[in-house]
Amino acid sequence: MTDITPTEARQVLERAECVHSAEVVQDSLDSMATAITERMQDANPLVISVMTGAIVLAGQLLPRLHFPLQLDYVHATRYRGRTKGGELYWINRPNFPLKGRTVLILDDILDEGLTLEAIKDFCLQEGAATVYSAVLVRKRHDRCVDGVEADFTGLQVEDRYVFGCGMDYHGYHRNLPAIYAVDE
Ligand SMILES: O=P(O)(O)OC[C@H]1O[C@H](OP(=O)(O)OP(=O)(O)O)[C@H](O)[C@@H]1O
Ligand code: HPA
Repeated sequence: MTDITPTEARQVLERAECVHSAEVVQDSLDSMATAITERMQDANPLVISVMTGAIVLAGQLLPRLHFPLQLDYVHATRYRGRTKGGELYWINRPNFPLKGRTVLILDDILDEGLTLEAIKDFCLQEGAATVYSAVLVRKRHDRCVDGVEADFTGLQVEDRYVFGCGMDYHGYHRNLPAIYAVDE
């Protein structure tokens, strides 16, 4: 999982570009919360956080949602601490029954879309009535799976590897409050 040292992690951060400050991230969370509330406040949603990356989004977005909801998580990864994605590897599926539920999937980033597509398909197969998704970051490029889009998006980033706010660089830097980009 982690194949770089803490010193290398610091060096990567030193040469990275901050593409969205902590203040901008916080403002985007406020806007997402407003949009989600307008759409979902009467839907009794089951929120499903996609671990590990969504942990920061979930922790910062959910306290901004002032309506009844329930929280669950899935653990699925296709980057596995690397900067190139592969097959989706499921570690944990949801604990709540999904039949008839309105689901809101939370993830840190929508990049090539395979993760969101697979988790959304899984929820529908399990009988979810409606599946919404919210991502903190949408990466702009033309490699995304056709038809995959988040219903709620916080921020856009260019086609560069990004980290911070839940997103990792070789397992590091999920804890940074701003979003950084590196060219590789
Ligand atoms: O749109 P995609 O190209 O499928 O990529 C997006 C997914 O990649 C990251 O997860 P990752 O597999 O790195 O696991 P992590 O959540 O543990 O970081 C991120 O958290 C998303 O779930
Ligand atoms: N950064 C971190 N995690 C990711 C990315 C990224 O750019 N793309 C998909 N998962």
